[in-house]
Amino acid sequence: MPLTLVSSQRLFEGWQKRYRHQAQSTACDMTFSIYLPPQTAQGKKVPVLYWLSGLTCSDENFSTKAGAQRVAAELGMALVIPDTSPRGDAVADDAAYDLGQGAGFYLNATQEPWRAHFRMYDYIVRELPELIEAHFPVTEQRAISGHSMGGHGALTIGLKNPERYTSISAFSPICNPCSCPWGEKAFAAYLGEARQEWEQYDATLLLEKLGVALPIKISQGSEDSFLKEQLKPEALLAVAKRVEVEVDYQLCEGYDHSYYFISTYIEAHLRFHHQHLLAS
Ligand SMILES: N[C@@H](CCC(=O)N[C@@H](CS)C(=O)NCC(=O)O)C(=O)O
Repeated sequence: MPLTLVSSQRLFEGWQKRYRHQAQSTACDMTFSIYLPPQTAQGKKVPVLYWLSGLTCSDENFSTKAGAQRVAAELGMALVIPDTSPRGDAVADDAAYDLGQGAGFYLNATQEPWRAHFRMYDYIVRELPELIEAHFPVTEQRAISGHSMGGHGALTIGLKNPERYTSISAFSPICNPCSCPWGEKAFAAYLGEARQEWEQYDATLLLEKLGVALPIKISQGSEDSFLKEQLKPEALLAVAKRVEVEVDYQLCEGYDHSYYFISTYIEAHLRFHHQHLLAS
C-alpha cells in the first residue's frame, strides 16, 4: 500500500503532512492529512485521534481551521484527518452539498449509483488505521472525534467498535439521522427505502441497542442554525439517560456550527481523549 506525499509543513515542532493513496474499500484514490507531533521525531510511538469532518469538507478544513496542532504537540498525539467521501471523475456525485462527494456519511452504501465507491465505514474502521499503523510511528491506541456529519460518524463508529477506541467525542453531531432531513435524504439514497437498514448508522438507536459505556463527550453551540431540525442531541441524551450511559454534554452559549466554535473547544476535547488514552 504505497503512499504519495502531497505536502509537508513544519508546525509546532512537528509535521503537518498530506498523503494520497489507492484505497481498496472505496476503490479510488483517497487523500488524508496527518499531524505528527514532535515526540515522533524522537523515535517515540504516539496514540492517534481520528477526526471526521462534516458536509462539504475535505481533509483540509480541520487541519487549517481548528487549531488543534498546538495542543496535540504538547500532549504527544497524532491527528489523522481523512476526507469525507470518495472522490474523482469516476465516482458518483450529486449537485446538492448534502449528497455524494463531500457527503459520504461514514457508511457502506448498498444502492446504485453509490455502492461501488461509497464505503467510508470500512475505510475509516479498518483500511485507514491499518495504513496509518503500518507507515507512521503510532501505537494502536485510537480515539475518535468529529463534527456534524463527522460527529455522527465518530459516534456510530465508536459505538459499534468499542474495542478499537478509548473514547468518542463530537461537536454538533447529527445524533438521530433516521429522524432528520440530512439523514433521511442520505440514508434513502445510500441504503434504500427500508428503514431497518438505516438503524445500524444511527447513534441514538445504536446507543439504545448496544448501551456501550465508552467515555463520550459532546459539545454543541446554542446558536447553531442546524440544532433543532438536523442535530437532535435531545434524542441521544434521552436514550443515554434511559440506558444509564453517561454522556459529558456541554451546551455552549452563543456558539454556532462553524469552525470558530470548534477551535474554541478543541483543546478540551483533545485533553479529554488524552486522559482516556493514557489510562488505556
Ligand atoms: N450551508 C453549508 C452547509 C455545510 C456546512 O455547514 N458544513 C460544515 C459541516 S456540516 C462545515 O464544516 N463546513 C466547512 C467549513 O466551515 O470549513 C454549506 O452549504 O456549505
